[in-house]
Amino acid sequence: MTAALGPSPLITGDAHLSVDQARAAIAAALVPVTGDETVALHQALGRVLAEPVISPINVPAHDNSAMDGYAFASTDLPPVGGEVKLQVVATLHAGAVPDFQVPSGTCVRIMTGAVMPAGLDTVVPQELCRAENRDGHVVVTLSAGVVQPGENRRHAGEDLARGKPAVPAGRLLRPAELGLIASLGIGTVTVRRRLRVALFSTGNELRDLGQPLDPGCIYDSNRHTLTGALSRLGVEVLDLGLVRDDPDALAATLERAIAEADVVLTSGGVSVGDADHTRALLARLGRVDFWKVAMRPGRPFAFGPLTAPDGQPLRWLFALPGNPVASLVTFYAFVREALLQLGGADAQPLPTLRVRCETAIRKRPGRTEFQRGIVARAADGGWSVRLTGAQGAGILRSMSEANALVVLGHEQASVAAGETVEVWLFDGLV
Ligand SMILES: Nc1nc2c(c(=O)[nH]1)N[C@H]1C(S)=C(S)[C@@H](COP(=O)(O)OP(=O)(O)OC[C@H]3O[C@@H](n4cnc5c(N)ncnc54)[C@H](O)[C@@H]3O)O[C@H]1N2
Ligand code: MOO
Ligand SMILES: [Mg+2]
Repeated sequence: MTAALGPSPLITGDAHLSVDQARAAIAAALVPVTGDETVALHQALGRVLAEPVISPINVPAHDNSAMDGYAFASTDLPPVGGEVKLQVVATLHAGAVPDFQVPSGTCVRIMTGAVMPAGLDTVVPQELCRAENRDGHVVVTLSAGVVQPGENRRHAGEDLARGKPAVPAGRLLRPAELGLIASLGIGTVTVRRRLRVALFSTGNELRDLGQPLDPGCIYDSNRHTLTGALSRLGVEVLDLGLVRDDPDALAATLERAIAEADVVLTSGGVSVGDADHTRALLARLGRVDFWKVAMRPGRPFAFGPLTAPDGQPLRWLFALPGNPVASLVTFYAFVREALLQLGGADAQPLPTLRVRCETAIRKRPGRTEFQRGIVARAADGGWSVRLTGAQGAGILRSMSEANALVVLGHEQASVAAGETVEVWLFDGLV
C-alpha cells in the first residue's frame, strides 16, 4: 500500500503568502518521523530525547559542604557582637562518610563536597574565621554575623530528587543535559532516530569544486552552505550532488531521494522561468505547492509532501530559491524549525532580540525583509545592529560577515537610524 496523500492543508496554486502564513502552513502540515534508538551518552550531543529521563537517585545524594572551611551546628553560633571558639575534632574530605557524632561546642574541618556529619548544618568558609593551634588542638574562632544558620550546606536532592523528571522528551541534548544525565549515573539514552535529508543543487551553470569553471558557469556554493546548516541540526545528509536542468535527470534524482531520505532539500529552479517542468514532475510525485512568499530575499519557494515507497511515511520537499543568500535565508525562515519539528524536537526558534539599528533602511510595507547585520555591543553598553553592506540576494560575502538577520516585518515601513528593530541571531555574537 502506498502512503496516502490526504487533503492538502496547504494553500495550493500560485498563492502569495506572508512569511508568517508560510511558516504556519509548513508547521501545520508536517508529521514528525517515527523511530527511536538507544545511544551511549557520549554520542548523544545534539540528539533529541525520545523518552523523559527520570532521576533514579537524589542528586546530591547527601547533604554536603559548599565551601572549604569548618562545619558546626548553628546552635553554636555566637551571640550578637560576640565570638565563639570551637575545637576541631575531625577532618572530612569529599568522598568520606562521617560515622561519628560531633559533640556540641566543637566543629569539623570540611572540604567542598564532603558529606556533612549528622547534627551539623552550617559551614563557615576558612577565610571568614581564624584557626590556631592551642595545646595540640586546632581551635576556630568565629565572630557573630560572618555566617547565617544553614549557610554553605548543599541539601540532598536539591539538584534532582529521586523519581522526578530530570530531562523531558523532545529536548535537544546540549552539554548541560549530558552532564545532568551523567550525574544520575545513566550511560545510555533513547533518542529519536536522525532525520535523513537528501540534498542537491539544480542548474546547468553549476560546477562542482575541482571541476574547471567553464565560461558562463559558477561553482555550486549552495550545497556547501546547506550542508553546513543541516549538519548543525544533527541531521544525516545524503548529498546527491548537482542535477542539470533536465526533467529526466531531475526525476531520477528525486526518485532516489524519495526512496532513501525523509526530506528532500533542493536549491534553484523554483522561480517562474524554471519551474514548469519541475511542476509537472512534482505533480506526479506528490502534492507540492509553489509559493510566492512576500519576502526579500527568497520569494519563490516550494514545499509539500511527496509520495513515499509502499508502506513508508510521506517525504517532505523543500525547494529553495537558487540565489545563494535567498537559499540560506529561506532555510532559516522555513526549513530549520521544520526539520527540528520532523525530528521530534521541541520548538527551537533562532534567538530573537530587539536592538537599536544604526543604519537607516528604506522599506515599503507588504513584505518581510531580511537584511544581513552585525549585532554587537555599542559604546553605551546596549546592543545594536549595523548592516553588512550590499544586500543583493547573490552577495554571499555580506551574509558571511553577518551574525544576524534584521527582520523587518510585513507591515513595517522604512526604519530611521536609531530605531529599534528585530534581529534573529543565526550564529552567536562573534
Ligand atoms: N521574472 C521573474 N524572475 C525572477 C523572479 C520572479 O519572480 N520573476 N524571482 C527572482 C528571485 S526572487 C529569485 S531568488 C530567483 C530564484 O530563481 P530559481 O530558484 O529558479 O534559481 P535559479 O534561477 O536556478 O538561480 C538563481 C540564481 O542563483 C544562482 N544559483 C543557483 N543555484 C546555485 C548554487 N547551487 N550555488 C550558487 N549559485 C546558485 C544561479 O546561477 C542564478 O544566478 O529568480 C529570480 N527571477
Ligand atoms: O529570492 Mo530572490 O533572492 O529574493 O532574489
Ligand atoms: Mg531561475
